[in-house]
Amino acid sequence: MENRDERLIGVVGAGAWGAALAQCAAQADHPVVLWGRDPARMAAIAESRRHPRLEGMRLDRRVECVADMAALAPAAAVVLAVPAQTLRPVLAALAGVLRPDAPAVIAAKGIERESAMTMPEVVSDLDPRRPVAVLSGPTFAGELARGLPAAATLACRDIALAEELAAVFHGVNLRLYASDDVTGAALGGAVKNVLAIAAGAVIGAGLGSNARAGVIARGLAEMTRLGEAMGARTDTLAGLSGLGDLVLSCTDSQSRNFSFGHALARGETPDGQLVEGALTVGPLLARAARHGADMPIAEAVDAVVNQGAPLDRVIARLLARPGRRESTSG
Ligand SMILES: NC(=O)C1=CN([C@@H]2O[C@H](COP(=O)(O)OP(=O)(O)OC[C@H]3O[C@@H](n4cnc5c(N)ncnc54)[C@H](OP(=O)(O)O)[C@@H]3O)[C@@H](O)[C@H]2O)C=CC1
Ligand SMILES: O=C(CO)COP(=O)(O)O
Repeated sequence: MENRDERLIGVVGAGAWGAALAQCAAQADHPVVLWGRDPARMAAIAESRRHPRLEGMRLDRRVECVADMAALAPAAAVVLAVPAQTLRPVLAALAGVLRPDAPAVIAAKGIERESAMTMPEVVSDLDPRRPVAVLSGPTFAGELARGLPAAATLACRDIALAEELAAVFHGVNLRLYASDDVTGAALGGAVKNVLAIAAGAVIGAGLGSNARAGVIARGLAEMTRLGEAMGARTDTLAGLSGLGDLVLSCTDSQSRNFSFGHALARGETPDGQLVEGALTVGPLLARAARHGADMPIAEAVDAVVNQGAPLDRVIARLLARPGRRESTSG
């Protein structure tokens, strides 16, 4: 970062997204420490400069691969790129390791199961004084790692810090837009994963593109309803981290959430990859209930994923809902 002593960026979580973001920061000429929990795997990545989930990427020499958290201690900012449900224990394990002034840049998308907290709320709950930012948007790690162009949101309540952090990852193929709406940026990514499961199920069940477009538009209405109740801004939800990511994940089988919904609808066994939406839908609905926000598509996903309800019955129930005026509030 330009006006700090050190430019070192820490990345916690060496899966597809952590490694792709480490590469972006390195290409923007930052030294990077990429931490993963498995020493043998980190040694293999360090040696080969290849990541098993990012075909075609040669890891920049400025990325140091480590399995010892102590190496993150001098980092000026730390990206949290572990699965959402593991963010709290991983951050707790970093207590006393990270610089207290190092902003946490959250790259995970989800809502915590036990607490129904968003990711920034989890970080602030554990570490109230740490500056919190969210990096979120329509960004498949594989495409970014191949050098294809993408745009996303970097949100932090302190807009000057948001701009400073955006510059860390902003490079030849990643364009980041600064925002001060942390709640909106975090919520968009969490909700879109749930809606992508619905879109995948719609396509898997052969219900067609009209139905999927209906899921996207009415899903955005659900996201906006809850977002407004939580203090997010509508323009954030209509932007890259909301609508942008929703469209991406509902229309491309690269999305694990979409593929999971697709497999469910076809009676196939999902491939075992991380499906954040399946883990988030329960706490999302708990949070929506707390804010009085109606989310019928998310409820349908919960019924199929968590309660074993038959898809055709859930869809029939959705379609039989009484007619209403088109608005996000109803
Ligand atoms: N992939 C993408 O395109 C994007 C992903 N994201 C978000 O980023 C987050 C991570 O996803 P992604 O990188 O794709 O997932 P991956 O499955 O590729 O990687 C997850 C990584 O987290 C590690 N991990 C899991 N549990 C723990 C734990 N308790 N402690 C430490 N490390 C752990 C895994 O290690 P191990 O292999 O040892 O299990 C693995 O390296 C998700 O919230 C996702 O929604 C956001 C934008 C784009
Ligand atoms: O968040 C993502 C793209 O923006 C990745 O989506 P999936 O987790 O559904 O693969």
